[in-house]
Amino acid sequence: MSLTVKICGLSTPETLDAALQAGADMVGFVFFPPSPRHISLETARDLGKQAKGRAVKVALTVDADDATLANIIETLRPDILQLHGSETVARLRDIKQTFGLQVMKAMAVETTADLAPLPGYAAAADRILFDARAPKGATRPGGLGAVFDWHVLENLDLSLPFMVSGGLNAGNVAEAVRVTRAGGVDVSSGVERAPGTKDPEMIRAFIRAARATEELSVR
Ligand SMILES: O=C(O)c1ccccc1NCC(=O)[C@H](O)[C@H](O)COP(=O)(O)O
Repeated sequence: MSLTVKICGLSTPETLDAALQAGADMVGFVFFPPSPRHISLETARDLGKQAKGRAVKVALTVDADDATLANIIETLRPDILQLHGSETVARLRDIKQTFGLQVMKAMAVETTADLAPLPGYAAAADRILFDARAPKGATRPGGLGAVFDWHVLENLDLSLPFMVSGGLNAGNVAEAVRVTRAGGVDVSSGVERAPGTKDPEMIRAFIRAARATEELSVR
């Protein structure tokens, strides 16, 4: 079974090219001003054209309003909206209906109690992304390179695709897939030299390591 590999937080033509050349299935772009990976709409337009038809484009937002989403959609032309804030199930449905795009809901995970809202989100989203819960006081809800206990996802019975993220890198991605049996993996910090600065060789190494796990994945 093939594993979906997403490289998130791309912000330059060179690193986007490295991800595309290495065979990333999804490329993610961050629209959250406090993030070191935040891109302007002008950059989004260029990177969106570069990625068109070569990988699934994912726009990451945090509790964005409709006007912000409309601008991002108009410029980047994403295939999927990744909702990484505290969007409710009702807001997910509203976004899907308004914009007609697939929605991936990120859920912050630390313990099994964090899975309580999963049935509601699973009924409304097209895909779930399980990410590490950000520590209190963090400047952003993700992209911190923090790992969560993957065993929380063991034996998960979900009828829609899910991905795992949070502190993944070329050295631990195989174990994350083995434990969670996720159908996809998502990385940002683990392919960076410094926050917001992607490294083409780390991108290639991550994708190679993820591809080597493909027989382990089930969803
Ligand atoms: O990347 C950010 O700065 C960011 C900002 C706000 C919300 C989410 C953010 N990142 C999430 C991701 O990039 C990925 O979906 C994933 O969580 C991977 O993060 P990392 O632990 O850095 O590999």
